Amino acid sequence: MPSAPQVQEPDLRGRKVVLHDMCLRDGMHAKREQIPVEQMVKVACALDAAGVPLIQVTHGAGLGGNSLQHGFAMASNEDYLSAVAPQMKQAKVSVLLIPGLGTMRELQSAYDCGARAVTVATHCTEADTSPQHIAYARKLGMDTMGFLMMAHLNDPAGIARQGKLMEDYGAQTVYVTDSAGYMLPADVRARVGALRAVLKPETEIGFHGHHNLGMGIANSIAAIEEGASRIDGSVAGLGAGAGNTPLEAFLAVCDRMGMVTGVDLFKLMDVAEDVIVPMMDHMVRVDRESLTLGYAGVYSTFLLHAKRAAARFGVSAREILVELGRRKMIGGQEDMIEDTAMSMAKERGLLKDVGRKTA
Ligand SMILES: C[C@H](O)CC(=O)C(=O)O
Ligand SMILES: [Mn+2]
Repeated sequence: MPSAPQVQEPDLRGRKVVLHDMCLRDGMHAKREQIPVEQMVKVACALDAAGVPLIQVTHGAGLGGNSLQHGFAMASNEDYLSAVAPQMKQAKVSVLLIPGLGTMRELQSAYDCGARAVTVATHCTEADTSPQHIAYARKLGMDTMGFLMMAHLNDPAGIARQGKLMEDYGAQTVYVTDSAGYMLPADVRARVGALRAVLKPETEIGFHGHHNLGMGIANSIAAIEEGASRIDGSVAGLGAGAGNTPLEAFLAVCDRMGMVTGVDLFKLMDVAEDVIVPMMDHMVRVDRESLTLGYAGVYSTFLLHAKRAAARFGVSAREILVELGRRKMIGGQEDMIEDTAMSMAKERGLLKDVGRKTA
């Protein structure tokens, strides 16, 4: 009898992977920016003690994020950073900066408060908004990461061109960012592979996943197979939508596959269970709405905005999200969520008096 074909598992033994935790930045979205300074310090110290090498600490929308559009955190970015950074024994603290929202002055100030790494984030077709911020970060000597958000909205060749621009500006790592948790492993492979083919060998590639389709871990492994060496995730998945790639589960997979992270699995499991889960306002998981984000390709940060708009206008969050996906709304268009919900309610005759009220 012919024997079953042998499937060759990719051998990632010995591969070094840098884990970058997002609980205290992407997790801010899930907490509506309401994490007290003391809790930030507690979480960061626990991650540091577990050996996580890179920990992001910022408002969910990054430097300059405190605003009506993105919500106000309980403390300024400077207060968070200057409380956390001096407590770190081995971890480096990173910040997020979206050019246009965050300024170079804010980057300097984050550096002065102890941040030593920065993720400079642009929409996946707008890398050309980032040269000054990337150059400034390099001048400060920061570990500088370019981050192409909503990467499913650009094809692999486009991502490669955009990533190359970020590398030319000085980025030392370029990320494929699955902001919507929409990608499947083949999508990730194609984009990371296209980047690897054009970037210098010394430029690292990162992958930032959202777990909306439950693909965070599989997608991160696909990214590593294609040459990524930095993986974002958050312990217990605390992040926007269904959360980021759950870091402790991802670490268990890395350990099983023989990859080298320097992070202690059992300690990280304990951080998830004893520190992060108790601080969640809602269970961050794949549910009807977060799954819709992944299915329809919607920016994960829109989840809580859509839920609020649903309560206000009487249209379900799922329908609002599907419509936002159809309109290809991107980060920065948060004000359009209410607008979309209102038009949908109006079309359905749920808002008969809107014209009179606004006249
Ligand atoms: C500002 C966003 O939350 C950045 C991010 O984490 C993503 O696009 O995903
Ligand atoms: Mn994210």
